[in-house]
Amino acid sequence: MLLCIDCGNTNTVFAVWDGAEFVATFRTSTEHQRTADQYYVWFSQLMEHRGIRIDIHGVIISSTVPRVVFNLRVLCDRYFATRPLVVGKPDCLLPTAPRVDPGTQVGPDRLVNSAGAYDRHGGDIIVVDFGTATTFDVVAHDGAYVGGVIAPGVNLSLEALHMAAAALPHVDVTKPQKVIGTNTVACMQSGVFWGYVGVVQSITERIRAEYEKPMRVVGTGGLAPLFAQGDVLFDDIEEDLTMHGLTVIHRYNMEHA
Ligand SMILES: Nc1ncnc2c1ncn2[C@@H]1O[C@H](COP(=O)(O)OP(=O)(O)O)[C@@H](O)[C@H]1O
Ligand SMILES: CC(C)(COP(=O)(O)O)[C@@H](O)C(=O)NCCC(=O)O
Ligand SMILES: [K+]
Repeated sequence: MLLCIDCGNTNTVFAVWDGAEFVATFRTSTEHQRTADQYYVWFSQLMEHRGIRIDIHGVIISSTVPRVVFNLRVLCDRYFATRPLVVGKPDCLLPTAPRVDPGTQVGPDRLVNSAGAYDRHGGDIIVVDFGTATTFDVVAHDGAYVGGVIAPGVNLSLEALHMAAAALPHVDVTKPQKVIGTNTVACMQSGVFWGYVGVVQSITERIRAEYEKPMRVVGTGGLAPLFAQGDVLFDDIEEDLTMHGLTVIHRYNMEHA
């Protein structure tokens, strides 16, 4: 079994594969204080609940939070007797090296999304990932990550409105019935929903103009289907793109190690 771990700034997702077959996925909040023992109690209980015997032989990790990697390494060593591949570390090979400014640290999630999108669609792609940040990753004809855009995340924007303005409540993101809100919550939801539809439209359009070649747009992250209700923003929506990218990079390393 292969365990793929995707740590974002908000959530950490574990996904288990048996060969090419998907077995299970579990989500928890990202907390750097969580110890290896805590991870294992959580993971093993959920696996037991599903009636799946734990038989992990390989682990690959992508983490946008560097501090959590230490305890995940301990988890792999102590409970799975395996050394994990950590995307972005020198000993983890990438199918195609990124082409960015020298010395730039690309978020590992963006490298993983690029590998996953290239494997499924070939190159010339924009991946839009609605995470803590909303990222746009440009994947060239040969699968290389060649740059992109980082915008504030949807929930971050809503949270910022609530934190900074005394009279604005916490609201959940949803598609409002009308653009013109007739109460505070509806006004905020309209601003965030239509604002982000506009962000995605405008940024993908400008990337396409600058790139000067036709490009597909793939949306990922839990909020992609919601925003797709606002307008035609994506050619494809693939919620499992990051996990697929992790399996692609793992396979590449097994074949080229
Ligand atoms: N299906 C969903 N519906 C509503 N909100 C979601 C959904 N999936 C994720 N979110 C929210 O989007 C934010 C980013 O989520 P996530 O993709 O887990 O971020 P990250 O990968 O940066 O940790 C979180 O605040 C989360 O609560
Ligand atoms: C932009 C990000 C914060 C997005 O992370 P996430 O929303 O998945 O937690 C992450 O990819 C990151 O820390 N990137 C480093 C800078 C870069 O990619 O250029
Ligand atoms: K992410």
